[in-house]
Amino acid sequence: MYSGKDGFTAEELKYLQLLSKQYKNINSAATEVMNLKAILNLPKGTEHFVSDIHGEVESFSHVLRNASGVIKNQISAIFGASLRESEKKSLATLIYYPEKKLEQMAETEEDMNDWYKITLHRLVTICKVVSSKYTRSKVRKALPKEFAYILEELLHEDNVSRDKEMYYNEIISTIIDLDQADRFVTALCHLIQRLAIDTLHVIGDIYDRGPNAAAIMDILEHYHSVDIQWGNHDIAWMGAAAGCQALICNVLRIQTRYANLDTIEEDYGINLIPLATFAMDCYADDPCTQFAPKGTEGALSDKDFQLIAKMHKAISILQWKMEAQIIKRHPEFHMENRLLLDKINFEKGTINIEGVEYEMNDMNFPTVDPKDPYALTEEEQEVMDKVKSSFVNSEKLQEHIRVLYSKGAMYNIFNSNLLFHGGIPMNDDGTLKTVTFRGKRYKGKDYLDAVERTAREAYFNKPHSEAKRQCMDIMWYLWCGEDSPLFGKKKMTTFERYFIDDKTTHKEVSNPYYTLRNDENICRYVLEAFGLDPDTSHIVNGHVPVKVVKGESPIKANGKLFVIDGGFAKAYQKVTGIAGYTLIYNSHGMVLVSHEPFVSTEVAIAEEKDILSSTVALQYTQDRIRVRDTDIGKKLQESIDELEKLLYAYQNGIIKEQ
Ligand SMILES: O=P(O)(O)OC[C@H]1O[C@](O)(COP(=O)(O)O)[C@@H](O)[C@@H]1O
Ligand SMILES: [Mn+2]
Repeated sequence: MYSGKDGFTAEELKYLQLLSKQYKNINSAATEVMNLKAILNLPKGTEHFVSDIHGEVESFSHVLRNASGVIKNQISAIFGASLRESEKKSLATLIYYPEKKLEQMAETEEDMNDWYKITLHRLVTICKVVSSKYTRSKVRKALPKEFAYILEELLHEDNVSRDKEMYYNEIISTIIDLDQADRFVTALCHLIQRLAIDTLHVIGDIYDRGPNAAAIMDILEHYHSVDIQWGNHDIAWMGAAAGCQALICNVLRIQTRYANLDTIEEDYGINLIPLATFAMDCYADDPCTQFAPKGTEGALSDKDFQLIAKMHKAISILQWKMEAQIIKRHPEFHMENRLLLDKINFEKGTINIEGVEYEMNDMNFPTVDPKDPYALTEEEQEVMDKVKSSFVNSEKLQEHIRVLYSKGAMYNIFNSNLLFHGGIPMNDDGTLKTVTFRGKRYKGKDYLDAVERTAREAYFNKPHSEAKRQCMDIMWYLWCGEDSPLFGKKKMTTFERYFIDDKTTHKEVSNPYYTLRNDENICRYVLEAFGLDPDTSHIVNGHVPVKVVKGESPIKANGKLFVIDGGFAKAYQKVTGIAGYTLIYNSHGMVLVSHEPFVSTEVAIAEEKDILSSTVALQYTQDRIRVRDTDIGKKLQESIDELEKLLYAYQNGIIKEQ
């Protein structure tokens, strides 16, 4: 309680006068203090961390539904040995997929009314437990409108008196009698999913490789509480949506590489006919072998397969041409070593890269003039103009990109954890690297802040302005530049991966950060550079797949850093050996969860699978972590301090009640 011993400064008094407009008298200020203090004592909400989703909406949606095991654990904790394992599994599957599970039950269950009664009781019990972490007002806001009143009655029903029990049973019977049970069960299941996770953190790379990034963005757009740390693939899409042509080409190249044209054409309504007609014409007799789409086994007709390969090659060549324009405009990027079309020896069929001559595996370049290799042909220019116009005018794409901007950032500090996708540029000696960016020198946090402002300018600055164009060029740098915190490798060897068989040329050397971060002291230093307490904080990264098959661990630096890119992307599951990591941070501590490959939603329901292969407790506390220990708690405590001053001012005649 405020003692008033030092008196108030003029500024404090001014602030208290303002506060007294909101809390007009002693009673209202005191009530608010009591409410806030009650919140401080609630257990900390559960945070859920995911990363590198790469378009895999089904696995992602499954992980959201089962809250990485949180729901299953609640069921076990609540029902323990009073339910069979199979019943617990069924209940869990119902909560994850209520609509589909209800259909299945209707076909197999003989006494549906009895089943509804038992199930509704069980669901209400779970709902009571998961909502007990929140204030009534927060739970009220989460309730589905149509059942809000009944749900509130049921949730706050304590069953102590006989009358109440009757009342409770009556509500449930009425729901069943009125044929509302399916709707009610579904609403309860969604509510449990919703309350199981307080906040979701997405550590980047929502886009590319997998088939359904747009559906993931739809989910994120409507999720109750989410923050996103941009990945290099997200930045590429953001730059493309802003109108950066080199990034439009990159995005289209990757979509054709993984045969994900539905995202472009159907979800975003981008017209690919100009590219398709151009590619068919230009590469009519070229099998475009190096450009065969990946992961399509049996899914494409021969004709489509051929067409996509041709489009893939056409857009790749266009990409290198557009990139050359940026590289030449920006000597400060130091990316001249990525100018490769002019290093091809068209007579010998070789290429000279950094003094070494390599055999090219494909020499059909009908649009490349050896004398002026980066010039666009008339047709290429036309394709470029048309696809650019489609990108900047796609309403749905622009809507999703705005979500990335409003919910996203370069990094996030949340409850003492530092979240970012890639790395912080460092020198070999473990110090933060000073980077010259837009003419100024930055390192660490300041560098990331400057990068973030630029990423926002690229999209929001005045159309056609020079500043916007500069920033769009930088977006391309952020996608693949050496000092990009999102990429962080010496070079992106895309050209070499297509045209040179010699794998030594494919190597992409990472910034020292990616090895230095194994060292606890380095992580402590980075955390301090972001103003965090190294004793209690952690770093969470994505971006680099953890090679579990080779014995690599996602837990680094003595538990100071976690890398949770476990391979949602199917194409990377061979490398990682699992199907993704997620992290849960609840009031008991942090838990790392690894996931088995997700076959399909149908199988998940039919086999009632959770797809969690193992959980590793990272840090468990004896005492539950309360809201008071979190960032929100600190803010609430500040409000309490202010209100206590106001109370003192009222009680001591300094401010009068209104
Ligand atoms: O395996 P793909 O799809 O060909 O992509 C390889 C490219 O992706 C990158 O790894 C970047 O993507 P990530 O951010 O997912 O790692 C490049 O460094 C590399 O050249
Ligand atoms: Mn990445």
